[in-house]
Amino acid sequence: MGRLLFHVLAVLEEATNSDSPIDRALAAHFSNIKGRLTPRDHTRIRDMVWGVVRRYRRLLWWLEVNGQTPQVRKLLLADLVLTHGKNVQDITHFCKGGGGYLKRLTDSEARALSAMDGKRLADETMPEAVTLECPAWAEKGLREVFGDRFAEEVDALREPAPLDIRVNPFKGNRDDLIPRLEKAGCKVEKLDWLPYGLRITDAGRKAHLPFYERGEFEIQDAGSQVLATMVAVEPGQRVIDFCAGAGGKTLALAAEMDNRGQLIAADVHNKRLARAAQRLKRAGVFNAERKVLESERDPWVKKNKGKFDRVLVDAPCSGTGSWRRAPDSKWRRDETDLEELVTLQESILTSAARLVKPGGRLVYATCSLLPVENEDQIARFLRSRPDFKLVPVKDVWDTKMPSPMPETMGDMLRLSPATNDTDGFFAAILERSMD
Ligand SMILES: C[S@@+](CC[C@H](N)C(=O)[O-])C[C@H]1O[C@@H](n2cnc3c(N)ncnc32)[C@H](O)[C@@H]1O
Repeated sequence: MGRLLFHVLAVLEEATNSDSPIDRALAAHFSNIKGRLTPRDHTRIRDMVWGVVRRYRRLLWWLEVNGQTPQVRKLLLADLVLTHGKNVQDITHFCKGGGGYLKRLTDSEARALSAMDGKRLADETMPEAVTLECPAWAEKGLREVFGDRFAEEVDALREPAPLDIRVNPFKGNRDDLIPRLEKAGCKVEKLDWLPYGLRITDAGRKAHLPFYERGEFEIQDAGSQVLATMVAVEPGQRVIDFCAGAGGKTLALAAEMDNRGQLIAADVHNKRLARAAQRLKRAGVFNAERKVLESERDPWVKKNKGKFDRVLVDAPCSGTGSWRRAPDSKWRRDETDLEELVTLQESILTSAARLVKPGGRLVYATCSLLPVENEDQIARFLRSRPDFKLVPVKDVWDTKMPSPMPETMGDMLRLSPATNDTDGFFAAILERSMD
């Protein structure tokens, strides 16, 4: 274990110092040390790294109460005691110092680890948000939106996320795909409440899902599928996905347009759009084009004002709704990032609204659950643009979805793991008046 810990710490330090996602730091580390560890070692390192990330706030609390500075190394050592049941003797043995091992324990570290010995990770004197691994910057907003369901909702954001797919109607249909996936070794559940959704409850031992390369489906969370459906695009319309990224929603919009009309995938990030282009091609979409924007205020927006039937703004956000998939994102943000995101979202929404034609619709969406990024943005927008009105989400749900709308939903779309068994999403449908 001593040698593995050396790699675990290297990955955690690399992710912290470069402020990069854990997945990226793991991939870079394994690529650097190519061939020096077994696949089993990789798995153990990955599990230990993610363990520290998932238990980060509780581990930090233990360091604080024992007078330790919040260093990554100390978090890892605390995790060995509080989660893996190791004691100071074991850890002294792992921390031999020298090449390939962690540095020797200091006296202060040894004292703190002894004080944690035999304790449970979740101490009853911890604040609720610490027990729930909720970062300080998100606590106020999540309490505001969930009220007395705060603990249940935040707890569900810590569960592993399911693997959902959206069957591509250009290439097949889900009733045909289910038995073929089952025959290939997958366990599949039909998500009847969605038009094209399936949940893979067990992907078998395959590294890649069968039939994916043929474009028969896309991997897409159920919530993301609902959101795209709420844009309610029709064949023949002019549609722009203003923050298209790698095209997850663009693909879902394209399926509804049946290759008729014009679909633009726009973003400031050229590389992401290039990935979107590949995915659109594989899915058999040929009415879509790319537009790389300099910023949300690119002169192209002015030139195309009032031209689109549907404008989707899937805004950059804090990602609180996606914590199941990226728990490390909680610890890479702070209050200042949130404020900057809110300013950017407001600017994107204001600019993208110019593209909507009279009678057309603007759908503003995020994968966040925080009111500052969601309801507050919509309230501010509607104050500044009285020519837009909110369309209750039920009006669209009832015409587009094969299932009744959940009773928990208000006029705006709000989905969460605890309530809807999806990632967390928000969307508001805004319609521009005819004059
Ligand atoms: C939530 S992601 C979009 C995900 C994508 N719609 C999907 O379904 O896969 C937000 C996107 O907004 C883009 N973005 C950031 N700033 C932007 C801006 N000023 N104007 C337009 N897009 C922007 C980012 O590059 C990112 O791809």
